[in-house]
Formats: sequence, structure tokens, C-alpha cells
Amino acid sequence: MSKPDQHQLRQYLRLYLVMGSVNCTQPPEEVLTSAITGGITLFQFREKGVGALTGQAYYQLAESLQQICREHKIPFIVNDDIELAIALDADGIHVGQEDIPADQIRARLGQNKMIGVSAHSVAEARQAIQDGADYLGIGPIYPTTSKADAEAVQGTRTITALKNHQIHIPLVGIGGIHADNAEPILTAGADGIAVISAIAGQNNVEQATERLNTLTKHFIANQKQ
Ligand SMILES: Cc1ncc(COP(=O)(O)OP(=O)(O)O)c(N)n1
Ligand SMILES: Cc1nc(C(=O)O)sc1CCOP(=O)(O)O
Ligand SMILES: [Mg+2]
Repeated sequence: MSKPDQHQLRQYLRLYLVMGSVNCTQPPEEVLTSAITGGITLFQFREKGVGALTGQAYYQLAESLQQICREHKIPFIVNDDIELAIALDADGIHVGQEDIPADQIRARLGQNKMIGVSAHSVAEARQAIQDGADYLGIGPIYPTTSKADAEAVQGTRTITALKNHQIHIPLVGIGGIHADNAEPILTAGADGIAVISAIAGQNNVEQATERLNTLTKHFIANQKQ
């Protein structure tokens, strides 16, 4: 898959599933397939936390989830691990403030891959853009139990601050987002929402995804009117 233009990237960011095996109560392949049926638009492989796979099992899971994404034309993004992203020829990578800076990632991956960067302030966003980020992940919007080292909860204030500073790079909100609290993030100006537990942690993954899909799709359609 070639790198999307900014308009297409905003569409991909609408409903972004971030997930690894530790987030799933069912086999990850089944969770991803159901989430795709339910309407996710982008996928990030994030194999992190207590009990996370390593070595060959880590690589094989990544490969098998990438294959599912390919069959359904969903871009496959790797969290943190540039060697894995290169080995799999992934569609992109997401890095945070503690990870390899985006300019070094860009130098290794080239122009044809998506680079997402986590930012918590206008200054971090500006730096990420200067370093070549294609999109930003802004969070945690709400309290989350899925990331042990998450920063302080910030609500939508960073998203609002970016818009007030005329920073219009594609971006998603992340952290504690579910169907009943997603709308303020889109109202603040995010292109979409990134979730783990609101999809991967649900008993009925397809139904939970459909609800988020309908909500985000309707919000964006109404915005354009
Ligand atoms: C879409 C998106 N936004 C933010 C993050 C968090 O990245 P980071 O701060 O590097 O933390 P880890 O996910 O690596 O623990 C993300 N993964 N995706
Ligand atoms: C991976 C991640 N990054 C965050 C950030 O604030 O950058 S919060 C988070 C966890 C998101 O999981 P859930 O949807 O279950 O809250
Ligand atoms: Mg990271």
C-alpha cells in the first residue's frame, strides 16, 4: 500500500484500533477480523505490557495480523519497533516521546511510510511536524487502564490548543475513549479516535466496533454539511 495523501489519511484515522494479544479476551486474529467487519479504518500492532509475546511468537503474530489487514485493505502500523516495521514492510509506525525521534525513523523508512507521533503539547506537536510526522496521537484524553505509563489525563485541551495555534496536521485522540465519551474529541477537531479496550476488550467485538463506526461516520458526515 502506498502512503495516503493527507485527505485519505484523515479518513483512515477515523476509527483506529490499537491492539496486541494482551488486550484480547479472544484470539487476536478473531478480534481483528471482527473489528474490521465492524468498521475500523486503521490498525496498530502494539504488543506491550504484562504477558506480551516476544521473539518468534511476537513476529508471527505481527505477520498474521498484517496479512488480515492486507486482505481487507486496512493499513497496518507498528508500534515503536522500527526493525519489525522494516522487516514486515509495514505501512507505517507510531512512536512516542520516549521512542526514536520521527526524523530518524523517516531517514530509515523513507517518504512512502506513515509516521505517527504522540504529542502532549503544542511544542511537542511542532517538533513532531518538523521531524516529519504524518499524524499525531493526542492523549490520554480520559483515564485509561491500558497504558501503565500514560501521562496525566488532559481531556480535549491539547487538541483545542493545536487548533488555536493553526496546527492542522491529521490527529487522533487516544485514552479511555468509548462510544459514550467520543463526541467531544471529534467536536474539538480530531479526525478520529484511537481505542484499545473499547473494541479489543469487548465480548462482542463486532457490535462494539459498529457502534463506534456509526457514531464517528455520522459525526464526520454532519460536519461536512
Ligand atoms: C495513535 C496512538 N497515539 C498514541 C500512542 C502512544 O504512543 P507512546 O506514547 O509511544 O506509548 P506506547 O503506545 O508506545 O506505550 C499510540 N501507541 N498510538
Ligand atoms: C496506547 C495508549 N496511548 C495513550 C496516550 O495517552 O498516548 S493512552 C493509550 C491506551 C489506550 O487504551 P484504551 O483505549 O483502552 O484506554
Ligand atoms: Mg511508544
